[in-house]
Amino acid sequence: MTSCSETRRAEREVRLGKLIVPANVELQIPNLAFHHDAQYWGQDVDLFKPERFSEGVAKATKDNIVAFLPFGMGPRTCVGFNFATIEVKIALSMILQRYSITLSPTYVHSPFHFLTVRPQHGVKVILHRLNRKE
Ligand code: HEM
Repeated sequence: MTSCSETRRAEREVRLGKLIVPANVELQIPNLAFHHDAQYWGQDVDLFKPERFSEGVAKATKDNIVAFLPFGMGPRTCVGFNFATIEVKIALSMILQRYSITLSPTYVHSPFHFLTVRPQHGVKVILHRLNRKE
């Protein structure tokens, strides 16, 4: 279950910083918005820069644990977190052992928001088989 925001309902009146949230009020926590907040990520926030995470999430977020919540947080955090992360790592490492990847000249850069940020026309790539002994 991937989402662009988490929902939480206040069981009782709580104070959140300067805000008083009355009981039963539902809060939408827009992780897609703060994942794109230059205050946390810098002016190049909209660039695809996976190397931001090369030294781990804590370094990328300057130890701000709520700046990056792709799987939510707290008791209702995503139950598929470990499964999804390991699955992607295994799939990518299997592909990268066999192929190198370059972007197709027909790729059109057009990120758009639909639940998550995604490439509007897909990501067309060219796979180059690596010479390796099985
Ligand atoms: C990249 C993959 C995934 C992402 C980004 C993702 C993200 C999320 C997020 C943001 C939430 C809400 C957490 C919260 O409210 O704090 C959630 C909940 C949940 N996810 Fe995922 N998810 C992923 C994959 C999976 C997979 C593979 C499974 C099942 C095998 C799964 C099962 C669930 C379930 C059952 C919940 C509800 C947990 C609850 O309400 O207690 N998710 N996920």
